[in-house]
Amino acid sequence: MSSGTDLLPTASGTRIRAVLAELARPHRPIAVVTLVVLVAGAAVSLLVAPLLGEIVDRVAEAQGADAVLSPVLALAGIAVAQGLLAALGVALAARFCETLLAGLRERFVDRALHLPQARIESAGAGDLTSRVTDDVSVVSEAVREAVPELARSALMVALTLVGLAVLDWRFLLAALLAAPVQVWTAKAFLGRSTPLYTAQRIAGGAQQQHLLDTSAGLPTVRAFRLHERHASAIAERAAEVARLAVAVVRMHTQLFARLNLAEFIGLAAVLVTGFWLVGAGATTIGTASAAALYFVNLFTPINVVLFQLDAAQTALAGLRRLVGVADLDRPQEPATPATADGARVRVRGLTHHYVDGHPVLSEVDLDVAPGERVALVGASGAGKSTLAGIVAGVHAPAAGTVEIGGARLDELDSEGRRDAVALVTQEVHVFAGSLGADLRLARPDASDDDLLAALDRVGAGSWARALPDGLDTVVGDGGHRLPVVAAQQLALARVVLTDPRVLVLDEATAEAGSAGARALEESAEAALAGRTGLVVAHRLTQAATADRVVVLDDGLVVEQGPHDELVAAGGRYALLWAAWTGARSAQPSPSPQS
Ligand SMILES: Nc1ncnc2c1ncn2[C@@H]1O[C@H](COP(=O)(O)OP(=O)(O)OP(=O)(O)O)[C@@H](O)[C@H]1O
Repeated sequence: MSSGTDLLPTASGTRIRAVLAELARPHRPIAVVTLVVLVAGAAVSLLVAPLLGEIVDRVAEAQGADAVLSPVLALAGIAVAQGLLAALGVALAARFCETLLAGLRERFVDRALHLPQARIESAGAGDLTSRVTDDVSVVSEAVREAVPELARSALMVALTLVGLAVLDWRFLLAALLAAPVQVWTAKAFLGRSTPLYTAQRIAGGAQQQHLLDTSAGLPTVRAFRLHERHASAIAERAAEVARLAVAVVRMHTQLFARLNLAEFIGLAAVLVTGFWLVGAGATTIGTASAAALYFVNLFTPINVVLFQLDAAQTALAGLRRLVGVADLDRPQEPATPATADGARVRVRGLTHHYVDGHPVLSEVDLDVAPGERVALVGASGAGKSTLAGIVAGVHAPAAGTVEIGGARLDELDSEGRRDAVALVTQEVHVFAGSLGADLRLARPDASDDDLLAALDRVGAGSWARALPDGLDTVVGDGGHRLPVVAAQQLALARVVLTDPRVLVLDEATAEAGSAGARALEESAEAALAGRTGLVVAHRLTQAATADRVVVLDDGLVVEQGPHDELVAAGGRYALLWAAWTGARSAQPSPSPQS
């Protein structure tokens, strides 16, 4: 099994930019419109300060009330325009980002589905799952809120600085005196906030888990008089949660104190510059007021940038992990794919290991004639499932070849492979949706009659017709729950619809009770009819009815031949058969390997 240390890749900043640029290319028009609206919104809001300055000048020059009417009306118009443009800009930015994210998710799923199973296992399935769940939700949240706000506020800051420079370059210089304190504040905050928030989340989760454990295990706690130990463990965790909450509040207080200091320095510098310039006759009181207002207007967007940078930083970590997978190369289809002709299976020199130095299959050769039914038997861990998975193309072998109909499996394209071989294991999945849609995954153009015929063939027609809405009945998660036997029959009906030449069954009948197992054996027989079959036989009745039995032991083929011959030969298979039949007479449905 996996050690979980060989995690899936994470992307560098350059790759993230490249992948996002590629995904954004088809949506360039909406990106341009978004940028124009955001810039227009920010630019319109910049008109407020000079207009207020104008009012100040007119009042200072003691012009009448009529003189200020036009700037006041203009201010009202600007307020409306600014509100509309800001709302439209943020909505457009969110839509653009959502489109990008949807593209990224599609690409991620595509690459994840093409990852070799061994690669997923070596990373640990949790790595992929957490990327699809946690990372996607963190990035989606940022895309919905942080990114549009961040873009708008960053634009506001940039344009306001330009506005200050347009009023007088000395105002800009004065305002920039606040920058070092702001940069220092941002660095200190971003360095501390992410680890602190993470620790807070972990501590909260641990506290909740402990509370749940204690309440679920209350009888045990009482029985062993563990009250005090549990209470003190909960108190410890609660204290940790409280300590972290205080630390977060302290961090925020410090942040605001430093930001206030920066605001004080900047505003003081702009006002002093204003006094000096007005005194020197270089500017008017109105312009100096506009400069001060510009600077005050910077407070909010700078705070937004700081807070959203924090969210954006967390989202970036998620994005690295999403793009890491989305940026993987898609397995290439062979340039000139081989064509399988017939249903003969030929395995040569097959060697496989999951962990270096621990071979699971060693130099296995196997021939299965077209239409022949071969049962794979052997003790637990002998390598049966591994061999079945490799013949079905699920695992790539470390060495050796598998040919179907004279074509090497790795030289067939995906369609060729689908026509050549299918695998049904006990872990069948009923996809959420209608029964018909679930079956059409195997053959999208199948008519309802085709679907019913496939279900009839595997003995599932009667229950399928009895469903409340027949083929339209919603099955899977949240729908009509299918029992194990029905779910397996559904998988076998999909095989009938795909119609591969070779069918590999791995424990397809092992999970059902004995009556269910018999029904499934019949379904499996029906699905196997007319195909070459390789069946991992946990129930040796399946081996007894096969054309040939292949016995695996520790990754080696140690015996093969028809059931009767092997039983008569008194070798390895005869022992397994004796154990199976002996155990069956003692117990109704044992496993032969147990
Ligand atoms: N994904 C994996 N990672 C690491 N080792 C594995 C993996 N799958 C199987 N193995 C190991 O490979 C060996 C062969 O396993 P395999 O499942 O092929 O045997 P099997 O004959 O089908 O056994 P069973 O009847 O118990 O299913 C076993 O030792 C097993 O522990």
